[in-house]
Amino acid sequence: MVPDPLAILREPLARLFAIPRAVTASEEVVPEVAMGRVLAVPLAAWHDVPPFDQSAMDGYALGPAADAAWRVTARLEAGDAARLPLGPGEAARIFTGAPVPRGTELVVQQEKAIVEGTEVRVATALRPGLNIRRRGEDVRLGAALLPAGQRMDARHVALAVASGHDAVRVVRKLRVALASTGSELRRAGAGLDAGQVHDSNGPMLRAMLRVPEVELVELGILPDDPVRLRDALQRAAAEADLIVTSGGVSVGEEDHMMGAILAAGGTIDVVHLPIRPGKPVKAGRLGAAVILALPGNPLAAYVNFWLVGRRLLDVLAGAPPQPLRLMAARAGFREERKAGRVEFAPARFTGAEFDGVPAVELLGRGSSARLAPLAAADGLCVIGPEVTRVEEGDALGILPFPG
Ligand SMILES: Nc1nc2c(c(=O)[nH]1)N[C@H]1C(S)=C(S)[C@@H](COP(=O)(O)OP(=O)(O)OC[C@H]3O[C@@H](n4cnc5c(N)ncnc54)[C@H](O)[C@@H]3O)O[C@H]1N2
Ligand code: MOO
Repeated sequence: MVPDPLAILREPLARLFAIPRAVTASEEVVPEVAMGRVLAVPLAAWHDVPPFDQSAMDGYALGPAADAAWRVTARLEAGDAARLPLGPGEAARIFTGAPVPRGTELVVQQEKAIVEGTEVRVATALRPGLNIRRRGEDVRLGAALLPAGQRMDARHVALAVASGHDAVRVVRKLRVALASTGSELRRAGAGLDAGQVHDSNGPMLRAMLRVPEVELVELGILPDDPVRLRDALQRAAAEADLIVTSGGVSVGEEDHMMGAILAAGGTIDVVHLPIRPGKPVKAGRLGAAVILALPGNPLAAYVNFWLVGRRLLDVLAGAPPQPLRLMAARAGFREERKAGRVEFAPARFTGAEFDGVPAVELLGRGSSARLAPLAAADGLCVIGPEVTRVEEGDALGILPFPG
């Protein structure tokens, strides 16, 4: 049994996820607009599902047996109302989803019915109740369907509508303020002077924040200027639930993020995480807002947002943080490593397998500044902090990218 490579993160992440106070304000939206949103109150069924006894097959609804055959006296399609009950020896031609008339003992599937003119017979005795979907057998009126804190997906939308809801109460959108910091940064497409780079973290994080529960507050690109940073953070804290920044969290004298958070009146509860890349990430509070200050190196910013930022959104909306589900993989490489931190390395499936478990290789070994290996990867390979040597075929975990 391989030790859980993420175990070392349990305590610091629990501390980090304890920072936010969950947003309680809520709004009503139509169920499909609730897709990706978090339920603010539990959802109970407004009516039975199905709402009536219905046929599960195209065939014949049979009334009580009179003799060996039944006489077809009615025809019922889905959407019809079943008005007349079936008496002894009577049958109804019926289609899937149509209501079964009162008096129906069972529905015989048409492939198993012997039909001559208006007469139906069956070859063998059939179980009473066969092929009848009973009213409420899926969901009973009043039954608890989904708890508060449930993130809605297409399945939950369908369940809400089928059980009678035309609106559901969800946590209001989270206001997330986003800033890239660095005097070297220029916006996408701008010409670059000496020493300048394009702000890729901003658009990357915006793309990661383009989710139904988020309303973005743009702070743009901020220079490495402690006073301007402080002022921008203070303004953002007045309107945002979460402030996400990248850059300026390292130890150089041009790294002003820590100082700016403190100068703005904030606290820093987490000053680093035992991860590689992304160790210098900071998390804390500024007024009523949570602040997540990501490192500037693009891979570090990506890993940290994926690991921490995404889950802070869950906690802020009152949902449990989505678990990190590691998929089993085997090393398709060998290397010596420095122990101490969990590594999240861009990795690709090689196509080979060990005992049916897919092998992976690492891409762009070690540089947290590189984007090309990240873009070419299938996921992030997770290597535990105790590992000093990886041999080919060793058991590893991989977090595959969505899609
Ligand atoms: N003396 C030390 N130097 C550094 C350490 C250290 O421990 N001691 N840690 C390194 C590590 S690890 C990281 S990660 C970075 C963290 O740095 P910062 O958060 O202060 O980031 P910056 O210095 O602002 O930028 C780092 C790098 O990333 C580029 N960058 C920044 N923002 C963006 C953006 N929005 N889009 C694209 N690229 C961006 C920036 O130009 C720098 O090249 O510190 C190391 N140094
Ligand atoms: O965050 Mo740095 O990228 O740990 O390497």
